[in-house]
Amino acid sequence: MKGRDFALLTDLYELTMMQGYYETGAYNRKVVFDLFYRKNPSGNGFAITAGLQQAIEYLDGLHFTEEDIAYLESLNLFSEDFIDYLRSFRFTGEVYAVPEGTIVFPHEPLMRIKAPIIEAQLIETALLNIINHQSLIATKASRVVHAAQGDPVLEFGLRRAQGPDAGTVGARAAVIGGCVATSNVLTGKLYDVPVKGTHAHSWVMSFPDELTAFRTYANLFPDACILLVDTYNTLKSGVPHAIQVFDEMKAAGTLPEKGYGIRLDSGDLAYLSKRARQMLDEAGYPNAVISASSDLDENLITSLKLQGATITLWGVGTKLITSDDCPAFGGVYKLAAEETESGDFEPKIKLSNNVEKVTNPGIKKIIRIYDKKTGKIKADLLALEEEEFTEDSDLYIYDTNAKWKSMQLPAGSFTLRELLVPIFVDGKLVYECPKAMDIQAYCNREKDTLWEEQKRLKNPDIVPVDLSDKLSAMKLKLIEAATMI
Ligand SMILES: Nc1ncnc2c1ncn2[C@@H]1O[C@H](COP(=O)(O)OP(=O)(O)OP(=O)(O)O)[C@@H](O)[C@H]1O
Ligand SMILES: O=P(O)(O)OC[C@H]1O[C@H](OP(=O)(O)OP(=O)(O)O)[C@H](O)[C@@H]1O
Ligand SMILES: O=C(O)c1cccnc1
Repeated sequence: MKGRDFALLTDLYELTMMQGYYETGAYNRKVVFDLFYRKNPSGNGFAITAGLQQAIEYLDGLHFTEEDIAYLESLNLFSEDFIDYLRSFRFTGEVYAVPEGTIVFPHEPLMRIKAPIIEAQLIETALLNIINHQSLIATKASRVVHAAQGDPVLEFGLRRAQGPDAGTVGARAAVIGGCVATSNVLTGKLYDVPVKGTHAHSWVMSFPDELTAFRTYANLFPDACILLVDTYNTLKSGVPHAIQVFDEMKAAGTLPEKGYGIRLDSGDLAYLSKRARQMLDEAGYPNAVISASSDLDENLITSLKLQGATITLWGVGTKLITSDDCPAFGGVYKLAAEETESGDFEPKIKLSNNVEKVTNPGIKKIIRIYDKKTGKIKADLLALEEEEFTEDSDLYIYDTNAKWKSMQLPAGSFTLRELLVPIFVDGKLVYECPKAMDIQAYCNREKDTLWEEQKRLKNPDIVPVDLSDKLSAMKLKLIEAATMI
């Protein structure tokens, strides 16, 4: 996003609405929009937020270039006055957001924007585009990493990603979600994340024989020598040739303690890995890594683990970078409050026949409640910004979807944390983005705040997200008022 002119990265209707606000004179009226999602992707019990850095880069210095203006003029849709207004457009609003790498749940505002309506409207599409994509991939990566049960997972998806941007920031999101490295060198450079890789079948095929190919590779890269053993016949030639090369490296004193091994890329990965393990162990290479790739995802990794596969390094491409089973995150951007003549904010609600789609009104915050003893999340509380909660009084939590499921938390048994932090104040950036690897470390700590039952890949236990009594009452009142119209 940095240095890119993205003012036109928006839907046309945002601009026509902006002109409408401009022409009707109400364009400077402040509003509050929430960016939230409704359903966890892939049947997960939570999502991981990602993309805030790119969202910040987009907002910071957002402006229309002369070429943008000329293009908009050429559409013959916009008035001269409005076009003139766009020439000096800047984002002047306030943004609160949940830091990247945080565990979040449906209906929680991941970003809260308070700005003149004309500004807040323009940025809807780009913010959703950025946050939806990266949160989707970070969440998918966390599922894959979870299935790998502590084995490292490498992100290999660039060639199958939906374009260069999705491959590049997608790999960043995958690292946030837990991948230890990526094969995408541009991601490595831009976001300072480790880059790793092996070699392709073409390397083997470009030599007269497999052994020469392996030997040459080992001479070039003795410290990262992972040999792809399935070009011709995994067990009959690939693994024996790899062992022969490891023998030669050992004799020459170039075999490292660790970090060498093989990659399987086809066939029955469970069977082949077990046989390869046996062959490598018998040859005296218990440290040799067995890595695998080949259309892997969290389900296949789980299955291979169950089958006793001896793979300990996983290369995951297509299904991770495209979030194959769930192609969209479904985040939305909805008006939650509007400034009145007196300068107060009036809550707004959107009704729907679908209960899930009724929005939460007002300027809200998210309070995360942790069990003091275990450090695990007890529940999240959506409350109004002005509400105060303390760790020194008892807290009552009701599951919004099942009021009879209540929890009484005695004072002193829990700790509280507000998830939304200030990002922009009066259009000024007040937040420093952590580096991707620091976000990954934070995300790993976030995962420790969930119980195993909440992290399982199918039918996970769901952390309750409650609305404060005040917010609940406000919502009910607005629903009643709206249904009288
Ligand atoms: N033990 C296993 N259990 C379940 N699925 C497996 C197992 N081993 C491999 N698979 C998966 O089966 C699918 C097909 O594998 P197969 O070897 O036939 O094709 P391939 O890996 O694409 O081979 P090639 O690259 O030669 O076309 C892949 O998605 C692979 O991950
Ligand atoms: O399977 P993925 O999870 O997408 O992982 C990346 C794949 O990319 C490479 O294959 P390549 O593009 O050469 O084609 P292949 O699928 O025929 O092996 C690599 O050998 C993996 O198989
Ligand atoms: O380095 C690798 O092994 C690699 C990189 C991208 C895709 N498949 C494999």
